[in-house]
Order: sequence, then C-alpha cells, then structure tokens
Amino acid sequence: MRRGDRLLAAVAFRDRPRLTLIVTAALIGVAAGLLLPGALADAVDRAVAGESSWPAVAWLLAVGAADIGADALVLLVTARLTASAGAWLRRRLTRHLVTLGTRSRFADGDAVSRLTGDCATASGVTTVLLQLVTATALSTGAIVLLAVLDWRLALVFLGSVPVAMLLARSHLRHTADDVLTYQRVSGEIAARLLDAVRGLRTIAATGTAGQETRRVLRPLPELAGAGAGMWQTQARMVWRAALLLPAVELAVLAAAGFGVAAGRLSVGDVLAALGYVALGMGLVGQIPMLTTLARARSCAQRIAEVLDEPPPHAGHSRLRPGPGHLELRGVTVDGALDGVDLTVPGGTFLAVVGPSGSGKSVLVKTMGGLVTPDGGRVLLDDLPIARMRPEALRYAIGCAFERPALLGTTVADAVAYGTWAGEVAVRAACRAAQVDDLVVRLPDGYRTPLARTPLSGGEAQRLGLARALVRGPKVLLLDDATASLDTVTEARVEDAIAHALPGRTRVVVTHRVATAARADLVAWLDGGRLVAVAPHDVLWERGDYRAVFTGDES
Ligand SMILES: Nc1ncnc2c1ncn2[C@@H]1O[C@H](COP(=O)(O)OP(=O)(O)OP(=O)(O)O)[C@@H](O)[C@H]1O
Repeated sequence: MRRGDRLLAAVAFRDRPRLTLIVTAALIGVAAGLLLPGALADAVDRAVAGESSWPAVAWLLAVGAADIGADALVLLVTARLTASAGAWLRRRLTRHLVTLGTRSRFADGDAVSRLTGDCATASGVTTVLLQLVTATALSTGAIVLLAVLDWRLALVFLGSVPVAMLLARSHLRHTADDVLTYQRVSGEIAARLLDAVRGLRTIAATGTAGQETRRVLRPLPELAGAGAGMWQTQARMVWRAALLLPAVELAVLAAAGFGVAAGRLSVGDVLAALGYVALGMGLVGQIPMLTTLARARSCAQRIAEVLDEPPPHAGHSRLRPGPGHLELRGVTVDGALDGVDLTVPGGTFLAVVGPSGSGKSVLVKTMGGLVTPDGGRVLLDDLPIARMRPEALRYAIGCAFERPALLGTTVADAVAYGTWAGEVAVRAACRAAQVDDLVVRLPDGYRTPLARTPLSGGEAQRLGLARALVRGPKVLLLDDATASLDTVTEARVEDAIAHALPGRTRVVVTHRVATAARADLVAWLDGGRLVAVAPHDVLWERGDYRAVFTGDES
C-alpha cells in the first residue's frame, strides 16, 4: 500500500464515532433509496386498481423522508469530518515541517501549497469514498431488485455495464497525468510567488515587477493545460453518461413494455423498473468522483513525502555542568567545512574570521547544532551536542543572526520567544543588547505589536541578540549578528554582554578588525579549513592574515 494511501486510510478512520454515524446514516439512505421505487409502484398500482392507497402513500412518504433525512445527516457530519481531518493533516504537516527546519528539502512555496491545497483536497477523501461506496451499493441493490422484478429487465440493463466500464477506464486514463501535473505545477508557482514576495524590495529597487510577474507565472500555461485537460475529460464523461442513461432507460422501458403486454408486469412495476434503472446508472454519474479520488490520493502522497522525511535525531542527555567548553573534532560539512579541529575553552571570546564563503557561518551553525555535520563531532563540556536534549541545547547555546526573523505578536514576545521569560528578564536582555531605549520609546513600549514597529537592520539585530541573551546561555554564538551596528555601538553591546553574562563562551563571526582585536582568540578560516587559531596580535604579524581585513598582503 502506498504511503499516501495509508495516510488517506488514517484520515478516513481517525474519527470512528462520526464515521460510524455517517455509515449508519448512509446505510439507511441506501435502504430507503432502494425501497422508494417499490413503494412508488405499490402506491400507483393500488390507485390504478381503485383500492385504498393511503397505507401505501404513507409508506412512500416515510421512505422518502428517511431517504432525505439520511442524506442530510450524511452531508452535515461529513462536512464536520472533513474540516477536522483537514485541521489534523495541517497540524501534523506543520509540526513536521517545523521540526525538519533548515533540513527540509522542500522549497518554502511548495511546502505552503502542500499545507494549504493538498491538505484540503486529501481531507475530503471520506466524502468521496462515501459517495462512491453509496453509489455502488445503490447500483448493485437496484440491479438485484430489477432482477427480482423481471430477470429479463436486469439482463437488458447489464448490457450497459461494459460501456460504463469503458467510460470509467477512459476517464481515469485521461485524468491521471493531468492531476499529477496540476499538483506539481501549483507547487512550483507557489514557490516562485513566495520568492517574489520575499524579494519585493529588490524587485521595486530594480524595477523588475513585469519581469518577475512573468517569471512567477511562467508555468501557468502548463497549469492551465492540465486544468483544461481535467475539465475536458470531466465534460466528456458527463455528456457520455447523459447519453447512456436515456439509452438504457429506453431499452429497459421497451423490455418492460413486453412484460406488461405479456401480463408479467403491472404499470407500477414499469415505474419501479425505471426507478431502479436510474439508481443503477447512478454509479456512472459518479465516475468523475474517481478523478477527485485520484487527486486526493496524489495530494496525500505529496503530504506523505514530507512526513516521510526523517526528523533530526533528538538526543536525550541532560546538560552537563561546565564552563561552556566547546570542542570540534574533525568536523566536516560537505561543500563547506573540511575536517575542522577546534577547541574553545569555557569563557573564551573567540572571533571567527576569513574571506567571504570560507565557511564561518556554517562553522558557528554547526557549533549550535543548526547544521548536522557529515563527519566529526561537536562537544559541549565533553558531551556531544547531538546527544543533548534539544530544549537543553537551546538553553545552553544562544544564537543570534545577521538577519533575525522576529517571531511573536509584540516586541516582548519576540524577545521572550520560546521561553517563559518575564518582563524583568526581557528588559535586562534588551538593556544588554542596547535596545531598551528604543523599545521604551515605542507607543506601547514592550507591548507594541511587531507589525507596528518599523525596525532598521541594526535595531532588528539588537532585538535578535536580546532574544539570544534572555535564555542566559553559557555559550553565545553571534553569526555576523552585530554587522549592521556602528563600531561604537558594537563595542558597547560587547561590554554590556560581558557584564550581563560574565564568564560565558562567545563565538563571534566578524569581518571587523577591531572585533578580532578585542577577542581572546581568533579562528581563521579559508576554504572550509582552519588556517590558524591564535590571538589577533600574533596573527597580525602575517601579511595573509592582514589581507583578510585589508585585501592587501603587504
Ligand atoms: N548548511 C550548509 N551545508 C553545506 N554547505 C553550506 C551550508 N550553508 C552554506 N553552505 C555553503 O558553504 C559555503 C560557506 O558558506 P558560509 O555561509 O559559511 O560562508 P561565510 O564564510 O559565512 O561567508 P560570508 O562572510 O560571505 O557570510 C558556501 O559555499 C555555502 O554555499
């Protein structure tokens, strides 16, 4: 069984009480539907014979009411079931995507389209299956009842079955490719759109709105082609089915006419036979539902693809007491780092320097457990960080980035993000990050919504820094996290951090010579390899080290 089909089965069977209610109501609906033609025939025959038809009419009304009531109940409950299934799928997918984090191989827009469109379509599977199963039960029951009425009529009706099967086969064959193409291209357009939205500033600055619109919509003809293909197949199916029904009705009616002439059938029986034919042909009318089922299956497969991505291995060890001693042993990240051995004693201020693309960011992300090395290990106080509980790791190692994403509703939320930090701790962190003055001047201070807080690059960086400090980590990793600050503010931030979190290990990626000069040690990277680890003054003797900052080896 495909993984997507197993997911659909889980969607269909997850709410057993509601499903039981729907199946019961559907069974009542099917029974009532099958009884209806017989009840009608009985009422008509009694009326034609001049007998009292009240009991038959009452029965007919009761069966009709049961049919309508059951259908209404099925509709109501399946709507709720579909809504809760959609929410369940979205919760699972969101949780998994967030857990995968930067390891996710799915483009953002593609992930969004799976989360919105695919979840919505897949969650409708119960309705689709129910309609198909109900139609099959009604058709089968109708053929049996037709045979009970007169086996000749059933034989005439069964003549239409091969035609109906051919219709279904041709329908499925034509829609399968279109369905897959439609889903794939929708994801592609969503991914392109998300890139464009992220780059709106650049698009405005470069005056490329038209060009970008064309780029986003380039796959549109393919999407339109697949969409039109699906509709054409659907339309073809509908008119073929619409031709088949009267043809079969006419054939059965003719056969029933002979039955009446031969005295085997009454007028009411002819009416009943026509009712059974309509019910029997109901399955043909449901053939387009096979397209919906195919779409639900391919959507579920796309969701399952994400859920099948193995989440990062989560360790179980608690934090080991220690000064924040970091050690990298033979750390290799394919394409970025090549067997890096580095020891950062607890409490050290380490600057990481090197030319652009030398692997500085990847190095600190590996130290923080944000990038899993392809080889080697990172140890914090002699414990591999891969074995640490994720929540312990996040409190032990604080990370701040060059372009922090500030998450949360208010400024205070953004700083306390992911912690239980109260107002006092949030303010202390903001003071250390030299951003408290700015926040208290906002209209509602720390309660100002982020959406109403226009921030410069440096201000956002300082809030990102405060978010790392609020956890009181024993290791602080700053990946160009103060690059937008002027050198005076940057030095003030460094002093304030040293004062607020004394004795903590700090690893700072920097392009500034002044920062490297203030550090206890400098790790110099080039081409993913560690060139040297030494105090700045010692390294400054070397022309190639000076060239990292000045571009001039003399
Ligand atoms: N998670 C990753 N896995 C593998 N390679 C990566 C990863 N992230 C970045 N790279 C690659 O590693 C190389 C070094 O990137 P990195 O961002 O570490 O450079 P950097 O020294 O910080 O550069 P800059 O000073 O310009 O910010 C780049 O070629 C980049 O494409």
